[in-house]
Amino acid sequence: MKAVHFGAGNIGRGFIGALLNRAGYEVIFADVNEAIINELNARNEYTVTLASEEGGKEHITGVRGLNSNEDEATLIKEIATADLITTAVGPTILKFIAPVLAKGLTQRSNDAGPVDVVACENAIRATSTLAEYTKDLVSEAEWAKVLEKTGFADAAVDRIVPNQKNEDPLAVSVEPFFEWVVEKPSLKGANSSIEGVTYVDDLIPFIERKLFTVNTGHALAAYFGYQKGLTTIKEAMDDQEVKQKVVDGLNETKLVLVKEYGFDQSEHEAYILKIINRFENPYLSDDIVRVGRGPIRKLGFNDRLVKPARMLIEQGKMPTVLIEAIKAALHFDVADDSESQELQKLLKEKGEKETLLQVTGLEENHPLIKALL
Ligand SMILES: NC(=O)c1ccc[n+]([C@@H]2O[C@H](COP(=O)([O-])OP(=O)(O)OC[C@H]3O[C@@H](n4cnc5c(N)ncnc54)[C@H](O)[C@@H]3O)[C@@H](O)[C@H]2O)c1
Ligand SMILES: O=P(O)(O)OC[C@@H](O)[C@@H](O)[C@H](O)[C@H](O)CO
Repeated sequence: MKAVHFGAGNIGRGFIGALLNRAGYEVIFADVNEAIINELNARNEYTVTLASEEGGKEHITGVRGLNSNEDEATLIKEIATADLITTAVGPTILKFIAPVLAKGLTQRSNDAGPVDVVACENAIRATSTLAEYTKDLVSEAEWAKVLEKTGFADAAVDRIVPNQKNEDPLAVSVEPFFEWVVEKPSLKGANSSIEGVTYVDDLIPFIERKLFTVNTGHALAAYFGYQKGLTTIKEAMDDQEVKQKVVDGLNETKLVLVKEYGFDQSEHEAYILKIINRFENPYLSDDIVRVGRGPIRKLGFNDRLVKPARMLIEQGKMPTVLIEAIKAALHFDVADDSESQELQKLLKEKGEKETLLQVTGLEENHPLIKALL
């Protein structure tokens, strides 16, 4: 079994590539980062270290890399013969990988077996989004042929992998916890029994539970921590005011998740506690600037702050912490985060109201906009 994985970054090397390698797949990383690709091809291996008291290392061997900018022809051939294609590049990058994916999928020979595409991004139905981008690049007849043998399965992935500060550019330190949930009915290839993957019939409850608990909680810690001039998520969680806001905010999203999807309340409370513990992991140093990155994406209509706030309002309850967090996110101003710079420019040029309307996609008379203003 051969897997082509787009994105040899934190989650690509630290989770998806490592899990597939352990499950017996030949893993080929495709990335635009030349230094990482060269290093992968020079060594064909790297080490994953578990950030915990016990530590523990996993040696990933037999992997290789492809520069997706410079070696497109080879990448197309690998996609055309792959059994599984995964991504962990960021939701805003999916449109840039769609062209090579379209070429690879349309060049699969009639004898090639089925293949599955699984986007492992923090967004609701990211694989379906990638499928739409890909569909737009081919003819109707080509797309019908692609769909005969290609499964596009949505997924949720959970493992905290901070930006790496190791001397070894391939080494990656990860938290011990991991969860990869894949929507099984959409698979067409032989990828429905990968060890370590949880298969479900309907992904939506799982991706929303993950996004609106792990990622909402993370965003609260990051944006409130940033307001206080803190640097890491651990520092933010050590600040009792910030921690209390994270807890209160997750109690707001709990109301939404329990009502909408029927999760058991006490099981959900245990899930929240476990996540808070994960944020407090003393063996992990995760920068607030990483967790808060891309504030325009994070303020989107269906993302971790605005969607649960909207859903709570639909239940007749006004959120308080989520509203404070949306305001804090607006002022996340980090020099090397291009979205945060774009957001600050928007705020200066258009003011708070127009900026909020633009980035959240909410109507002017939405109660959330009124409350925010
Ligand atoms: N790090 C985490 O804790 C974590 C956990 C769960 C999910 N995720 C999700 O995984 C995705 C990746 O996050 P990350 O933390 O690994 O980011 P990252 O920046 O470490 O990795 C992204 C990689 O994608 C590569 N890339 C960018 N454009 C590309 C292109 N056109 N073609 C191929 N590769 C390209 C980058 O060079 C980089 O190596 C995001 O959607 C994120 O939300 C991250
Ligand atoms: O990757 P983002 O930018 O969507 O969100 C930042 C973090 O919350 C995220 O990467 C978490 O570490 C991860 O989702 C944990 O599973």
